[in-house]
Amino acid sequence: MQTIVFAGAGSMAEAIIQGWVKEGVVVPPAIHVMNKSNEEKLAKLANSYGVQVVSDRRAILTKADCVILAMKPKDVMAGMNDLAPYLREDTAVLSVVAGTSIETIQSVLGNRPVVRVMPNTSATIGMSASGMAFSEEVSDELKATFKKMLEAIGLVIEVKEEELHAITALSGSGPAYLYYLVEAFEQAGMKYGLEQGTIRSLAVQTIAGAAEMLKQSNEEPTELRRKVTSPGGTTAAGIQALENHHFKQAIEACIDEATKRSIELAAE
Ligand SMILES: NC(=O)C1=CN([C@@H]2O[C@H](COP(=O)(O)OP(=O)(O)OC[C@H]3O[C@@H](n4cnc5c(N)ncnc54)[C@H](O)[C@@H]3O)[C@@H](O)[C@H]2O)C=CC1
Ligand SMILES: O=C(O)[C@@H]1CCC=N1
Repeated sequence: MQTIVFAGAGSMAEAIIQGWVKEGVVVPPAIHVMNKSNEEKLAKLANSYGVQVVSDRRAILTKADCVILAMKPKDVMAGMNDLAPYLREDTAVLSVVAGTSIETIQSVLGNRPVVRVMPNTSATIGMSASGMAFSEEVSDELKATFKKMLEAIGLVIEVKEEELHAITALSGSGPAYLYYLVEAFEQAGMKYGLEQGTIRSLAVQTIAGAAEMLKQSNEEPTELRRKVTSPGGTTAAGIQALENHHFKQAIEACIDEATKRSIELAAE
């Protein structure tokens, strides 16, 4: 693609740009960024990655091959209304906005090719876990292009659009739950006199090691857990405490509430 315009250049846009530039999937001169406010952020993106700051919206938007919606859900309707007059019929839209449906996007921007993607902030280091869903206007060739662009920021799985609500809850928000887990490990470990830095290093390596075991061993999580759990040992005592505190129900409630919020955002 020759001309890609980010409408909204915040944390998610930066994570994607960083992944693309590092992997060489999209060259910096092809990437144009604009914001409602925050000129400073635009200058930072231009300095760090060599992307172009949009000064003449009409000139850039009328030649855009793809516009990326990367503003907050509350700003997306106004944002799309600003873009609508300038887009060509064949300009594709890629949206990372949580909740906003393909139908809503097409109701404002017309029946053009739309891909909805739910990445996560690990895109910054090429480790996103992203779900993506296409509108029927997206050709096989364009699908392949988008897939390649999204693989540059991590794993990508094509799903049905309605599944994106639960995916937003699981992997879109997912990094935050794991950071919260590390916060909880630190809080609990410090009670026993351990240094916060020591706990951080051990917790991070434990999570990374367990993730790699899940990837590399081909074993079920239940089996991997069994191998850690000696009868009458420490792990059994810890897992029992998690069960007593309804760990699985807490996780279920977390995913339920986040999914519900994604559905609400779609309706707002
Ligand atoms: N942060 C995350 O972990 C993830 C975020 N998302 C989605 O990505 C989207 C962006 O999130 P963040 O990057 O975290 O937000 P952010 O607040 O960092 O950036 C949004 C940017 O959009 C700009 N903006 C607002 N209205 C605009 C308009 N009309 N035209 C052009 N620019 C406009 C703002 O000035 C701001 O710089 C959200 O819709 C969110 O649902 C998706 C997956 C993960
Ligand atoms: O919290 C949010 O609404 C966004 C969507 C997924 C991650 N952050």
